[in-house]
Amino acid sequence: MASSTLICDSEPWKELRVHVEDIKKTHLRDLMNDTSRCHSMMMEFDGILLDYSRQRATTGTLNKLFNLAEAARVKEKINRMFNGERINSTENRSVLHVALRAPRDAVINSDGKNVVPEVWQVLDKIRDFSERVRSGAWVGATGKALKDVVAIGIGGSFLGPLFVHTALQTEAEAIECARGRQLRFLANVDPIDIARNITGLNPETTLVVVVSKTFTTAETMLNARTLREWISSALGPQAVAKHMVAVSTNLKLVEQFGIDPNNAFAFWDWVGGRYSVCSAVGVLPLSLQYGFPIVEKFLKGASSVDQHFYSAPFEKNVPVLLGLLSVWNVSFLGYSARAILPYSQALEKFAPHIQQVSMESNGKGVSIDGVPLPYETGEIDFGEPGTNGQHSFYQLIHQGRVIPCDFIGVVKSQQPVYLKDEVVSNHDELMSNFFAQPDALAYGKTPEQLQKENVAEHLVSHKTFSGNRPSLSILLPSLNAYNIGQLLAIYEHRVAVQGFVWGINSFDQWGVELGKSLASQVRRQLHASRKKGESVEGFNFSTKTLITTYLEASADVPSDPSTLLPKI
Ligand SMILES: O=P(O)(O)OC[C@H]1O[C@](O)(CO)[C@@H](O)[C@@H]1O
Repeated sequence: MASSTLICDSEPWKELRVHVEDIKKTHLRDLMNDTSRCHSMMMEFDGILLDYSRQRATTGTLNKLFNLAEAARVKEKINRMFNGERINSTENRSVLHVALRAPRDAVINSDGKNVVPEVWQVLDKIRDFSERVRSGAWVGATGKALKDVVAIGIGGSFLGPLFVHTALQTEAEAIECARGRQLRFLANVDPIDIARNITGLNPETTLVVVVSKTFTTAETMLNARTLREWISSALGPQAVAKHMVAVSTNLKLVEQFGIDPNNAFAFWDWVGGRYSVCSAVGVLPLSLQYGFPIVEKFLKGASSVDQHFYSAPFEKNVPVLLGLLSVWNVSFLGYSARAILPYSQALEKFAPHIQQVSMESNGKGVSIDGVPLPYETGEIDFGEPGTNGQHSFYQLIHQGRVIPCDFIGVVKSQQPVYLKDEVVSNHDELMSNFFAQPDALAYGKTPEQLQKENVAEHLVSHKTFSGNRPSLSILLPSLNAYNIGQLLAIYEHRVAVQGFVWGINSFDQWGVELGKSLASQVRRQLHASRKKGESVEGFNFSTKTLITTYLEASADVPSDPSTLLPKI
C-alpha cells in the first residue's frame, strides 16, 4: 500500500470546511443580486454557455476550490491521462478515450507508441464497412440488403451508443441519412428484451453487432448466442458470417464465437467500457444507421472539448469548473445526489448514460492507494427530460431534499413547431420552463410573499419554498452530432476531475464483480436442480427459500427443452 495522504488532510480541504459556515450565512437570493459575481460565474466555450451563478458559491469559494485542485494535483493528473500513463493503476492500464476522437495527425502515446494511427485504421474500416452495408454492396445470405441493425451489448457497451442514437434520431441531417434504416439495442438478458428487439425484424435483412469489450459478459454472450440461433434457424448456420459482426478488444474470443475476424472491429484495453462510445462500440452501430460523416462530426465535438479540457486555465475550463463544483456540493455542502435535467426529449437517454459514467467511476470506498476513505465519493445521479420531470420528482427537489440540478437547454429545437394562434412556439414553451425552474429553486417563495398574496394562513407553510437550492445551466446552440459530442466529453471529464480531487481510481469498477460471481453460483444451482433434481444447497436460509420457491413454482419448465425463441 502506498502513501496514505488523503485530500481531506490538506489545508485547502480544511479551509473549505470552515468556509461552509460563511456560505450557510448567505442565501442564493442575495448572491444572485450581486451582478458582478453572476457575471464572473458565466462562461462561453465553442458555442456553449455555462451559467453556474446559482451554485451556493462565491468567487472566494471558487478560489478555494482551485487551491483544492492544486493540492490534489489535478493538472498533473490530467496531463498524465493525456500522456497515456497507466493512471488506472488497479488494472495497470492507461486511460485514453481522448485518443478515440483525436484528429488523424495527433500524437497520443501509450507505452511510447502513438495510438492515433490504429484508432484511425479502425475508423477507416468502419467507414468502409458501414458504407458497403448502407449502399447494399454487402448483402445478407439471401442477397437482400441489410437495413436493420441490432446492437447487442450492456453497460458501457450500450448506454453511450443508445444516448447518441436517441439524440440523433430527430435531427434533420441524421434523419435523412437514416431513412429506411432501423437501429435497435438489445441489452438486458431478460428474454422480454429479446422479444422486443426482434419483433418486426426479418433475419434476412438484419445485421447483428455484438459489442463487448471482454466478449465474456454473461448477458451479452447469451443474447449473442440467442440471436445467432435466430439467424441460423431461419437462414442456416452459414448465414452467421454475413449477418453477425463484432466489436471487442478480445478478437480471439470473437473468432471462437464463430464471427469472421475480418468482420471484427477492435478497440483497446486503454478504453474503459463506460468511456467507449467514441470507439467502435458506438461508432460502428451509429455509422451503420447514420453514415460515418455524421459520426465524425460527433467525434469532432468531443475532441474540441478534449483540447479545451487539456489546455484551458481552470478558471475558464468547463469540465474542471463543473467537477470542482460537484465536489463542493457533495463533500462540503453534503448534497449526495445530482439531477440531470435536459430540456430536450432527444436527450432522454443522457441521464442514464451519465449515471453509469459517474456512478461506476466515482462510487468508491478507498483511495487510489487502497486507503479507506473517511469521506464519501461519487453522487447519486438521476434525471429525466424537462418538463416531464417537473410533473414527477420536482416536488421533492423544490420542497424536500436539496438536490443540485443540471439544467441543459438547447437554443434551436431539432423539430420546431409553431401554431398560428399560440402565444409562443412549442419550443419557447419548453424553454420557459428551462429558464424558470432554476430561479424557482434559487429564490423560493417566502411566507411574507404568500401573506401579501392573501394566502390562507393554514396553507402558508405548505406553499412556502425555502429556495437556496443550487443548480447550473448549460445552454447548447443546437443539438446536432457535434454538440452531442461536446456534451458527452464535458460530462466524461467532469467525472474525472471529481475523481482526481477525491484521490480515487475513477477508471476501475471492482464493485460490479461480487454480484456477478454470486450469480454464477446460482446459475450452477439452477442447472443442477432442473437437470438432475438436486436440492438447493450452499445458500443462506433466505436465498435457499427464494430459489426453492422459484424452482417449485416453475417445475413445468422442461428439463431438456428444445430451442424456443420468442413468438411476438
Ligand atoms: O463490454 P463488456 O466487456 O461486455 O462489459 C460491459 C459492461 O460491464 C461492466 O464491466 C460492468 O457492469 C461495465 O463496466 C461494462 O461497460
